[in-house]
Amino acid sequence: MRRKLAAGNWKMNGLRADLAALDTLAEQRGFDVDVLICLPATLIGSCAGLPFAIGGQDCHSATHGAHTGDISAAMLADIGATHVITGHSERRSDHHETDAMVAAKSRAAHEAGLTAIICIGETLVQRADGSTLAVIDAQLAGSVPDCATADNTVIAYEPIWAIGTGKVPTTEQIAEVHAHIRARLAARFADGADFGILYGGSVKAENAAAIFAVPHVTGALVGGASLKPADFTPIIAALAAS
Ligand SMILES: O=C(CO)COP(=O)(O)O
Repeated sequence: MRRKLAAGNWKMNGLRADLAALDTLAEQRGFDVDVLICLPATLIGSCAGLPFAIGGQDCHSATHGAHTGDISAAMLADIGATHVITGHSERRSDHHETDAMVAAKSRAAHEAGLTAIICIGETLVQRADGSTLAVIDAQLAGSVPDCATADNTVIAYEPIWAIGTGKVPTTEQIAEVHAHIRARLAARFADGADFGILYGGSVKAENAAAIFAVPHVTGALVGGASLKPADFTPIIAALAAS
């Protein structure tokens, strides 16, 4: 099993002045889990020397070229990132990213030496009509490239209806999806039993311990609660204690 991973996703938040929060987070560390902060690309280069990993939030599928405004995986690696989020639901919806595009971005991440955190998850409508596991199957099949291994890929299950809403699935619902993802990975990849599988969506200090007790949950991808050390540190501590 991979080491546990507490990953923060700052989304489109943070100016250089806000990096002081990372120094505070660093002071409070000492937990035996991996900590990763996925920052806006503008801030990644300013984070050398901090005692945790830094990641991007997206990359282009091409290595270089005429793609105004985009960033390649190699560029992220060049400024010190070790991870990149691919297929976040906000990019799937805001930028019409398809599973095939997510797979191509994840492959580009691997080729640049980055770990891809590939996001999947159902909408509330899909949850309500009983198609959650079918959606997960389609996203896993379409978004996770064949070159994925437990060393270069982490799956993040983020139910879209739980992101930024304060609504969290029951632990039974998380358990069902995580066990399903584990089984699908084990069937497809030689080291599928070893992939990290994160949960994301309204993770807070108050619910973290219950979520981390769910089988096959190896960590969290945390949005809003990763912005302040006072909110993120207890989540890291809960993961370390799980
Ligand atoms: O989208 C998320 C992380 O990628 C989750 O965001 P929140 O933790 O703010 O719900």
